[in-house]
This record gives sequence, C-alpha cells and structure tokens, in this order.
Amino acid sequence: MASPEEAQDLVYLVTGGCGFLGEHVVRMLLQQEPRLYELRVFDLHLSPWLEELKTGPVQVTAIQGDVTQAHEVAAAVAGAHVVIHTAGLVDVFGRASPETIHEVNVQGTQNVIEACVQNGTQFLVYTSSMEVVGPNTKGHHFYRGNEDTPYEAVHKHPYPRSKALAEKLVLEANGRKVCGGLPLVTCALRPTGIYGEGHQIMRDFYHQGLRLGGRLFRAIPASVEHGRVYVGNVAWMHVLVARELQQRAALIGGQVYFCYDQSPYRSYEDFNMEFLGPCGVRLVGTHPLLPYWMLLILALFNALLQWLLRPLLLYAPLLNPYTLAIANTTFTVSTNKAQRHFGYEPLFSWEESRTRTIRWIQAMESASVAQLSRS
Ligand SMILES: NC(=O)c1ccc[n+]([C@@H]2O[C@H](COP(=O)([O-])OP(=O)(O)OC[C@H]3O[C@@H](n4cnc5c(N)ncnc54)[C@H](O)[C@@H]3O)[C@@H](O)[C@H]2O)c1
Ligand SMILES: CC(C)[C@@H](O)CC[C@@H](C)[C@H]1CC[C@H]2[C@@H]3[C@H](O)C=C4C[C@@H](O)CC[C@]4(C)[C@H]3CC[C@]12C
Repeated sequence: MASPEEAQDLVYLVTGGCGFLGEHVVRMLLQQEPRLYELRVFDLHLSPWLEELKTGPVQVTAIQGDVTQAHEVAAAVAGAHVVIHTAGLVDVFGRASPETIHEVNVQGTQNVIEACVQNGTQFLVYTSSMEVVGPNTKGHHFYRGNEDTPYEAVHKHPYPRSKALAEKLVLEANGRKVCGGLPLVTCALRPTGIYGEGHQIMRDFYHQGLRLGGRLFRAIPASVEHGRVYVGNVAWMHVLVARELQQRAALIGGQVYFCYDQSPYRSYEDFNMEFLGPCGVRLVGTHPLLPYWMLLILALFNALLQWLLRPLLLYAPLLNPYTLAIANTTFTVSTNKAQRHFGYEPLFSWEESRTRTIRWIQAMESASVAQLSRS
C-alpha cells in the first residue's frame, strides 16, 4: 500500500488482463504499486475472478473490449497514465488465421499506441516475446545470448512475425508527442517461455500424461536447452519497468529487455518434468524415442490433417513442423540489462517458482478428482 507521503493518483490500464500473464500482472500491480488509484482491466473475455478484486482499496474497472477496435481501445485508455499491453493471440498451433493474428497482435498494438497519443497517455509497456529474436527455423542455436547478441531472426510464422512487427511499432513510437505535447515513453519486454500458475500448455502436457498412464514420451534431446521464466517474475518486471519508465524515461524509453530469472536451463520437456514429475508423470526415454525424421513426418501429417479437417473442426495438436523446429533449437538468454537499467531482481526464487507451479498442478488434480466424484 502507499505510504502516507505517496499519493494514490495513478490510473493503469492492462490489456489482456484476464490472460495467463495478464492476471499475474493485475494481481502484482494491486500488491506492489503504491501509487495505484484505478486499475483498468481490458480484455476480450473478462474472468469471474475480477469481481473479488473490486473489494479492495484500489478501484478495479473491468472493461470488455477488443484491441482491434480502435474506438474501444481509445475509450479504455482515456485518462490512464500507464498502459501495460499484454493482449495478444499466442498461437503457434494454427488455431487462428495469419490475418487474425496480424489484426490482433499488430493492428491491435497500433490501436493502443494511437490511443495513447490521442489521450495524452505518456507511458506504454509492451509484452513482446523471445520469438522476436528466435529461435529461427534454420536451427541456429541462441546460447546464453542477450539483447545485443547478433542472431539471424527469421519470421516466416505468423506469430513471431506479428510480435516483431508490433514490437517495432512500439519502439518507433517512443518520443512521439502525445496530446498535451509531452513525449510518449515506450519499452518492450521479451519473456522467454513463461511457466507458472495458469499456463495452458503445461496443463495440456499434464492431461496428456494422465491419458497415457502417467507417462510422456521424450521427443526432444535433453541437450537442447530452452530458457524459461516464471510468470510471477515476468509480472514483477512489467510492474517495475512501468514505474521506473516514469522516472528514467531517457534511459529506458525505446529499449527492449529479456525477461529472466534463476529458472534453470533445460530442454523444454525436462523443464516441464520439474513440475509434472512430482505430480505423478514421468518422461520415458533418456533419448528421443523416435528419430527426428519420423517426428517431422508426424508433424507434417498433423499439419496436413489440420488443413483437411479445417472446414469441419479445429485440429491443433502441440506437434507441428514449427513447434518441432522451435523445440529442437537451443534458445537461452543470459543478461542483466533489466537489472542495470531499472534495478530488476526476480521476486521469486527458482525454488519458490517451482513450488508454486507444482501446487497449482496439484490443485488442478484435486479439482479434477472432486469433479469426477461429483459426476
Ligand atoms: N506464454 C508465453 O510463454 C509467452 C512468452 C512470451 C511472450 N508472451 C506474450 O505475453 C502476452 C500474454 O500471453 P499469455 O501467454 O498470457 O496469453 P493468453 O492467451 O493467456 O492471454 C492473452 C489475453 O489477451 C486477450 N485477447 C486476445 N485477443 C484480444 C483482443 N482482440 N482484444 C482484447 N483482448 C484480447 C485474451 O482474451 C487473453 O486474456 C502475449 O502478448 C504473448 O505474446 C507469452
Ligand atoms: C511435441 C513435442 C515436440 C513438444 O516438445 C513440443 C513443445 C512445444 C509445444 C513448445 C516448445 C517451445 C515452446 C515455445 C517457446 O517456449 C516460446 C514461445 C514464445 C511465446 O511468445 C509464445 C509461446 C511459445 C511459442 C512456446 C509455445 C510452445 C513451444 C513451441
């Protein structure tokens, strides 16, 4: 809460505030931002848990809206001091069309920028992604890289392409004059693979393991490392940079920052087992059970099946040519730019992050058992 000398006078807007990351950002702001007067939560789909937040000292305003609709965004931004823009279509599974991904992730971001300019909102934090950099589909490893590491970013897939375009728009908007003549100050945060309470892909892996008798079958070599970051630390970085952006605009404005913490470097599957293992799932095989060429044939078959079935139903499995390529290419970051520029230190240790995630999965398991016993 605000200390007596700190006025509670700031209005924040979080777009995508009901999503996996957005919910953690909303809750972190309520816990960690002493100057918060009003918190606006803007999302296409509002969640029931928002109601419980309305009983606190901060005014929580739920706004159902679509970032692709400029007038809805402008109405939500009007009067806000800070915008944290997390809304987006996170789709590498072919669920949405390339056009829709572009419309939401790129045009939606442009709408947020223009709304800030029109309404005199000076501070904008954008949730970008590691995928703006890579891994690319050429298999080039990005090993312990940082924000300045040269790398051949290849954006053929709609999702990374949309994130790269949106990030570029945000960074180029830094310094634009907003209504009232002050400069717009923007920055972009690039989380690696986020994990933690509410992570849908982790939920999917857990349920897949349960369906297979408590087993998952290794598809990726253990040597291929993927950097991951706990959702609570990503949320904390968003809250902290939104605060420091107001004090150190010249240093932070126009910058990108990888999101990082002490989560260990592991293959995607081995990292997931840090949480699924204690919940009764085991990963079969010390090496991939199928050779890469066979996995690629399966991935291509999935892509063909998705295309054939599209007129009838949405078939969007985890394994497709893009996810196979990404999972098989090392991408780990090692940086302290956020610490150097705005004093970021992870709020949650690896042990805390792991424990919280395990407890979430266990709670999910208990809820499933309870539901089964009622049915
Ligand atoms: N999950 C990750 O591993 C990861 C990693 C790096 C970056 N990111 C980025 O973080 C952000 C949040 O991702 P997430 O994993 O929480 O995804 P999510 O799908 O859980 O959350 C996205 C939210 O945006 C909302 N949304 C989607 N389209 C909208 C629209 N047209 N108008 C308004 N709201 C809309 C959704 O309803 C959802 O609540 C995204 O921008 C994503 O690119 C995610
Ligand atoms: C079926 C196997 C090959 C299995 O191991 C596939 C895993 C695959 C679903 C994930 C491997 C890497 C993930 C991506 C990575 O963590 C970073 C991302 C950036 C973020 O902005 C959105 C999510 C994602 C694209 C993430 C998606 C799942 C993977 C591809």
